[in-house]
Amino acid sequence: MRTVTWFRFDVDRNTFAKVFQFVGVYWRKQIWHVTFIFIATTLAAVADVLMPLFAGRLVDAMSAGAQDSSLSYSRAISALSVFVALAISSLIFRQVAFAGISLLSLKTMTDMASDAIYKIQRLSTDWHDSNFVGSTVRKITRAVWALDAFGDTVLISLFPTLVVLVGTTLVFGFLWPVLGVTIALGSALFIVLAGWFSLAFVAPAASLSNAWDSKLGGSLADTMSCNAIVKSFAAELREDERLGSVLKKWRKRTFRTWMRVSIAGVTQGTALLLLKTSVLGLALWLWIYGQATAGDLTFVLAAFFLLEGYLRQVSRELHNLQRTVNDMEELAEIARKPLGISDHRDATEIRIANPSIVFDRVTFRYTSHHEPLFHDFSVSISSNERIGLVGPSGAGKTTFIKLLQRLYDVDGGAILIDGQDIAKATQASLRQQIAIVPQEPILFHRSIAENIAYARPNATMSEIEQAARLANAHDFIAGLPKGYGMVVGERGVKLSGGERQRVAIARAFLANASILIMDEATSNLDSASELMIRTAMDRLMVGRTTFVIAHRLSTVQTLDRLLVFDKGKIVEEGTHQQLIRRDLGTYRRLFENQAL
Ligand SMILES: Nc1ncnc2c1ncn2[C@@H]1O[C@H](COP(=O)(O)OP(=O)(O)OP(=O)(O)O)[C@@H](O)[C@H]1O
Repeated sequence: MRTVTWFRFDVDRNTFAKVFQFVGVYWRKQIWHVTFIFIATTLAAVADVLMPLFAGRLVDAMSAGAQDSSLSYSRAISALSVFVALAISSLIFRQVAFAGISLLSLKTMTDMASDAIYKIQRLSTDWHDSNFVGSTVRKITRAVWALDAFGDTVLISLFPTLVVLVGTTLVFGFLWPVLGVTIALGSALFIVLAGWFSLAFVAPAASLSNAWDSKLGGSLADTMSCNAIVKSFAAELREDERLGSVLKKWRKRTFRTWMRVSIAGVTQGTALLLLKTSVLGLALWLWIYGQATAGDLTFVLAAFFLLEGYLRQVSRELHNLQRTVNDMEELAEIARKPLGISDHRDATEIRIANPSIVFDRVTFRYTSHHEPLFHDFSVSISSNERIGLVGPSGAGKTTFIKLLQRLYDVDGGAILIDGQDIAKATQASLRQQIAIVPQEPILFHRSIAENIAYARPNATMSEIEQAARLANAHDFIAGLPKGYGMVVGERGVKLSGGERQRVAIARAFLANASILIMDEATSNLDSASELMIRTAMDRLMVGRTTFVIAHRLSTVQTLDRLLVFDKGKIVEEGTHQQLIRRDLGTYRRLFENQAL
């Protein structure tokens, strides 16, 4: 049976607290700005509250005109002058507040965007592995624009409404207590009703539709970034259907939210009508029994219409507030996330004279796994040794390298480089000592020169060229239409696989790090490219402690030592020649399988 979820008022009060706290951080930094806007909006609202009073006086002066025309004229003129002065002041203060809020919004929006980028870049590899790029981009942009709307809602809508409400109630209460009490109670009830509808009725539904909106962004980015694969499998239709099903769910959730908004609107409109009828009825009753003049009636009408305008706005603004809070909640959640890997409080820069490496009884488990991949894992690597990491898929070779880079913290034991525990070193200093040529080099959508210089941004053009020559990349770069200035396309798609790899090798040359990691750099290439890459790699390895992860065992035969991994353990080690002679050895089996 289908579950009806229309009346599940499970609002998460924490969401509001979390988001207000989140925004508070940015507003506190601009406290003078915020105070200035508060003052300007208060003054504009006070002017609004006083205007109906003088409209009433104008009518009274005019109706008394028949008896004493000269006195009435001067009273009417002065009431009109004050009325116009108040109207102009309200306009000016409101404009001043608008200018203030524009500046405040732009400042806080840029701060929030920079903080988000800062945080997300530093979140753990695990977090990045589990989150879609597209969704994250949606979360940031949605939250940044929501902050703008949040400022408008709170500072120039809800706050002035409160001032008008209190002001009008006080003025009414002073003149006719019964009207003052009716307005105060009626408005308070209305605000509670509007608040409840927005926060408890609409907000949970909006939260869910936003989650689907983020999923939609993630699915779109996933499909687009894998477009080459989609094409190669002629899977456009399949992807259309997949996106279609996400869109369907998004549409369903969003429709539910919009319907709730509409129900809330109708109920609040009815409540406002009831309040209006009571106030106007009371005013008429006061007039019938001679308790109020025609001017008083004008005042009541004008003041109530003013208040009604603001109250109508309250329900709309509370809805906006709920929407902006929902739009910011996902980013607020990210902001509260602890960094996966953070520098130790007393972390120092790692200094490496002899890049020897020791894994000392290391235990490590991926959080999504029950069992640790490495348990009491130990190995020592001498300075400048060239190590080949081999073994079946999923054996733990890449994880071994990730631990060395400290992309994950170990659960037990320690990893030492030149005798220093990497957990106590700053991450930046550690990673500067490790150059990587990845399996599938990813390049930025920037020029080739910028991509090579990524390892050392202040490198001169001749240093960049020298690195490219060492990487056997200079000739192909020089032959490109714009040479080193050519922009390589998203992730480097405008270059071939072999060219991308040589750019990555040039980048590693420029990094001049004492530890080098090469992840299967020669797979899937033609023999000419492979030869160029292999000679460049041999050059790059000189004088560095090197790890080569290779499945193609032909690439690791000349290395000093091979570590054979299986299920998170080193099951064999030695040179190619030593390992190949072991009967029934894992390496020999792998080698024979490949030779076949
Ligand atoms: N981010 C991750 N989260 C959870 N488990 C992971 C993650 N990365 C790898 N694993 C798991 O850890 C194990 C070792 O993976 P790893 O990538 O280190 O193997 P590998 O030897 O490099 O394999 P390959 O040669 O296929 O690249 C595998 O079971 C893999 O599924």
